[in-house]
Amino acid sequence: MSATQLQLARALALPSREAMLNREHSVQHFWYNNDQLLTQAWKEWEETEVDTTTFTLDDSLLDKNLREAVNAAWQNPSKEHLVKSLLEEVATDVYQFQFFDPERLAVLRGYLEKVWNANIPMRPPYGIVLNRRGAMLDKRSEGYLAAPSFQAFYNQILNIYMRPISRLLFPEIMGYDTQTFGFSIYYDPNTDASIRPHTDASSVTLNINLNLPGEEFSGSELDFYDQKNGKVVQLSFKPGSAMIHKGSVPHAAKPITSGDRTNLVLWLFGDNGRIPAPGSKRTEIDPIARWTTPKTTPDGYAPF
Ligand SMILES: O=C(O)CCC(=O)C(=O)O
Ligand SMILES: [Fe+2]
Repeated sequence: MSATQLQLARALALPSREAMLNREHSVQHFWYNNDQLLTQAWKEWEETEVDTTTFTLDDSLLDKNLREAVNAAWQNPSKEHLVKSLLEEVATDVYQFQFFDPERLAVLRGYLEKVWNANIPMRPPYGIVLNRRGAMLDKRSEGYLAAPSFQAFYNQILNIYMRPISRLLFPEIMGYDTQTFGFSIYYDPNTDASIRPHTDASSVTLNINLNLPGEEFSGSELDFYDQKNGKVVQLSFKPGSAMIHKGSVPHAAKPITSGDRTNLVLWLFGDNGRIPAPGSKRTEIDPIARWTTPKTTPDGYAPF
């Protein structure tokens, strides 16, 4: 009997962490050459090892107020103020809001726990540092988490929630929001603890916390450097809470000193990685144009 794609994927020898940190060519080749195999393996894994009736990933996991306001705006864009009223501006071009229902987050975390334990090679994000327990989430990234129910959920979050919210807050990103990118990150004091100050190569970044109620941590605040007044605003995540910001706002994650923190980080940018020019004018756009999904096809460009 021939081996299944899932068995073959599980038998692959993952490149060493050192090779990944050194960005060796062999590492790129590994993910590129095995992209198809890994995609098939995730499909097979979900079909054979996940009871998708107990892990239904859909917008019932989201905060009810957010879900209702966003659905109302899709029905009738003149109701988009209902969405805006849920978003709190905490620094220039930085907003905070409740994304997931903390009580429902266990469904997603249970699913991700199975993902980590699936024993299928996963490509860790290497944006600024190599994050050990993270995963690449977008189809453009070889070695991404290709499990179909996760992919449907990921695309729903980006297309139904993130893009119109981004356009509502930052209208100048319209057109620089056709392409998607995403990864998960995990911090604990002993492995990956912090990220130094940087900007993202995105038009907009949505950063959502996945900690469950009671999964406490200390430290791990995000510092945002307000360009307008020179002040640093320090923010902390609560279970299921999110921050959305222009990619151009400098930020850093302070060291985590106890507990752990799991987040989803989602990016929008234009075709071939284009982002708005610095200081581009915030022109108003028609709400009807805002609540749409671009017809462009995904390009293959990946920032890392
Ligand atoms: O620690 C975080 O939640 C933010 C991470 C971040 O800024 C990044 O991955 O670019
Ligand atoms: Fe960042």
